Amino acid sequence: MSKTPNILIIDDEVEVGNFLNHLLSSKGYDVSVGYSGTDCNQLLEREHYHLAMLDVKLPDTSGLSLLAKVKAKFPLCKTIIMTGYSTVKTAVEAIKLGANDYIEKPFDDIDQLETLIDELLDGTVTSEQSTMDKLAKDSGFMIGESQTMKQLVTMAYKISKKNVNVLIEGETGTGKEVLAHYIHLASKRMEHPLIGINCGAISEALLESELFGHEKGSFTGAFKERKGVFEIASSGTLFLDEIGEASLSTQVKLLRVLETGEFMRVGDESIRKTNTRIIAASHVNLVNAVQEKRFREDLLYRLDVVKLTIPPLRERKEDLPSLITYLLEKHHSSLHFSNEAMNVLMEYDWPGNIRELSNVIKRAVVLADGEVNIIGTDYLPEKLLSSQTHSPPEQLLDREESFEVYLKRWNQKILSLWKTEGEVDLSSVLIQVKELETEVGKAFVQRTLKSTIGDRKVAAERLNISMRKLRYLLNEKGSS
Ligand SMILES: Nc1ncnc2c1ncn2[C@@H]1O[C@H](COP(=O)(O)OP(=O)(O)OP(=O)(O)O)[C@@H](O)[C@H]1O
Repeated sequence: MSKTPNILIIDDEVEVGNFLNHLLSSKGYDVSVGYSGTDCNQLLEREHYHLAMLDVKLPDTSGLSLLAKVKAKFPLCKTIIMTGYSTVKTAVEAIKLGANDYIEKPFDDIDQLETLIDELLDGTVTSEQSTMDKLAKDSGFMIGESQTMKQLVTMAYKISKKNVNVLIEGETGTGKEVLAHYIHLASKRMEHPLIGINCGAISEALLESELFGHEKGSFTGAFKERKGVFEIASSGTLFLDEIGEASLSTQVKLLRVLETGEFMRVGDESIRKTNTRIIAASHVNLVNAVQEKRFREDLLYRLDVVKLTIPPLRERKEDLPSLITYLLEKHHSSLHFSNEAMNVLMEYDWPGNIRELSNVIKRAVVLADGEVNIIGTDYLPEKLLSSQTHSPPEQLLDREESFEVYLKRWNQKILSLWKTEGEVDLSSVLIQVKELETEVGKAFVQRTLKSTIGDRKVAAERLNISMRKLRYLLNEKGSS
């Protein structure tokens, strides 16, 4: 940049304006300071700015509306939103609206602030892109081609360095855990542990002991004292999977840690401190759970400072080809799919999302390896093919009907193999038997869920199985 960059600062706190003016002028930048929306409007008429630093909350307007004005007048102008703790959510919103970054006041790391400003003005954003790509590779997160995923990952990268909690929502198998791994690797906590806990998979008592630790003798089986993950991951990241399934009593304890950073081990009265960062995930919509009184509103407020929603695979089919290539490589295969097989993969709805895709690819690779170079439709599971055969009327078929079709076809296929006099590949038959088991389990669960209007607990009771088993049957865990 040949001309000295102009920086615009708008903040109603005079000291903030003075401080930044002093800091940035001494670095050789031209600085203009205003204290309100009116000042900002006037200054925007006078100069051409390269960087604008805008306070979120101003007496006569909001930083978000100033952001829109700055961007409309100077599309290339870089923008930083300045926020206090109570307005971090708005600052995150500003990033979604195109702000380059946000900083929290009071500024506790001036070096970092200077680096951010220098980098934005130098245009070193391209190196940021390559860092983002490298991190995605290292964490096993395939971004894909869709704009939604690109924006989601950019957002995840930007907030990874901040000390804010993150909530990741998305259907089962969409990659919430992999995204949490990505955020941890991109954060300043990467040298410290990332620990994951599934809040729905264990009993309330065990979950509390896992989270907070326990003292010797605090319950039957507590033979010695044990640290909980809030202690172990104190400098790292805690991934709380299926947070919506934590009991209301555990939610109260979690809220306390989030508000104060304090907790107590089970069976101990002494207060301990933690500095862990929480990334929570849920496949259910927590806003609905709050309305249904199953989830505390105040806890949700603390958790979703940044909310990242991963769209289901069926809504971003343009990502399928790169995901398929990635997963073939992951399963060490140099095979590829025939055009016909690709069409089937593209047509299918992927209710189990990337986990299901990964399983289908793994299965095809195992079956096709050593037999063919190009994977044809024969190596795809029946459910994908039957969903094709019946489309478009498939959309009209409800799940129960398609399950009956599936059963009939499965039966016919095995009977015809049985009647074959020639060689039979028994391993492949047995894989199909396993698949049948999965489909039968899933069909019963889905039918029951329909009658309980989605209430998993009641459905599990009616089927006489545990919640864990129910999730397993829905292919939500343990099958990848
Ligand atoms: N973007 C992605 N790139 C590569 N692999 C992915 C991606 N997303 C998901 N996967 C793979 O899909 C499987 C499921 O991912 P993950 O466990 O992160 O999903 P999830 O949303 O946390 O699921 P659940 O809600 O059931 O816990 C894993 O094997 C993971 O490696």
